[in-house]
Amino acid sequence: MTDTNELHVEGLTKSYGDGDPVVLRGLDLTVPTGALAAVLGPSGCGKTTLLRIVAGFLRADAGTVRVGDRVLTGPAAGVSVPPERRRIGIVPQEGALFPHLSVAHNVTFGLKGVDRPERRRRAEEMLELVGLAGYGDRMPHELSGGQQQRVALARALAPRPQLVLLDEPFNALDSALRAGVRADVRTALRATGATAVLVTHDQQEALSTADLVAVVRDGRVAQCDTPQDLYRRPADPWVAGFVGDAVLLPGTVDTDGTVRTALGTVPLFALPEGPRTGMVLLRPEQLRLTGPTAQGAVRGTVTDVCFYGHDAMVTVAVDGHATPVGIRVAGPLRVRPGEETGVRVAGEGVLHPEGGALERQR
Ligand SMILES: Nc1ncnc2c1ncn2[C@@H]1O[C@H](COP(=O)(O)OP(=O)(O)OP(=O)(O)O)[C@@H](O)[C@H]1O
Repeated sequence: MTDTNELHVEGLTKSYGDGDPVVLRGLDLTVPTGALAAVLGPSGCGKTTLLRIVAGFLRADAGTVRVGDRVLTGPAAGVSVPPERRRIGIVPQEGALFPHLSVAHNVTFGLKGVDRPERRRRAEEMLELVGLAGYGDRMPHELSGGQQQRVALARALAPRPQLVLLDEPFNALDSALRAGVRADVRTALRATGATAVLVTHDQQEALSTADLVAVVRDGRVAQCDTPQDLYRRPADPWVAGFVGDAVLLPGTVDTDGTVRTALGTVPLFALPEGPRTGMVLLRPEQLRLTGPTAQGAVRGTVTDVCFYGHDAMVTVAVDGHATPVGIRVAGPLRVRPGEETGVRVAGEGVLHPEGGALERQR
């Protein structure tokens, strides 16, 4: 026996009915004990279906769900632990607090066989954990949206679950509130040591909140990695574009291991095995604007400037490349549409070999 809260999902398959499309197609996912994994994917890719199967609300057609040593679903068709015995806490999209119960009673609602003093103690402990110490006697309608989501987390954590599932829990919050609630939720989860899975379609949320991000495409995990590795070394051009702005350029590898592109010669993060041509991925923050005739730069014309406050995206039509490239510029903007400019690459590119899009380069 090992005492872990590792979530292990293997070969999960699900279709909602005969003749319906297959939603999950042998999905594999492992989340180590205490880690927060974001499940990220486009609408309809199967995120909620995965969450509902792990929670026990929905039966899989095939596959296994295990937390630590406990098999919760499969592999034999008959194995399906009911939701209330899975030791899983759930934070839904909008808190779904019981409106007629105080905050403290909401928090302790799921505690079974626990006496009154212990319930009170646990409510205080959980509310302190989510930054709401002293709020136990309030009613849900006396709380802001962000506070309600914190109570929902406290309620999910109160029975000391092995695993916490968060289903787009920040959706209803306005953007000013989101970052703070996200950070507090992450801190509270870390303090308990529970393993957690956060379902989201928001790339920024996944990258900024999770220890691991699993990108789901067509019912499978296309890539599961740390946020940095996912962003810097995506498995294929689709993942690259899904998790951030991508500059993709056809390239040919030279004998010295660099790659020739429309933006000049670019060093590679890793040398590919197999094909010597493919698409080179760069991020807009790896490109620099220079004077039109600067050494080592290619010439282009600014076609658009989009100012975001903390930075700006400058779009440049580069000679010899059909699609304009995006360049992220921090600091004061000195260019306007129509102006001539130079573009230079800083840092390494990642080559996605032709025909081998899903191969990793490490
Ligand atoms: N109860 C159901 N009966 C039939 N089809 C369903 C049912 N629930 C979901 N689906 C279908 O399964 C697919 C995956 O749905 P799911 O809700 O898991 O996706 P999702 O990734 O969570 O999407 P979103 O980000 O939009 O919430 C969709 O095509 C959806 O229409």
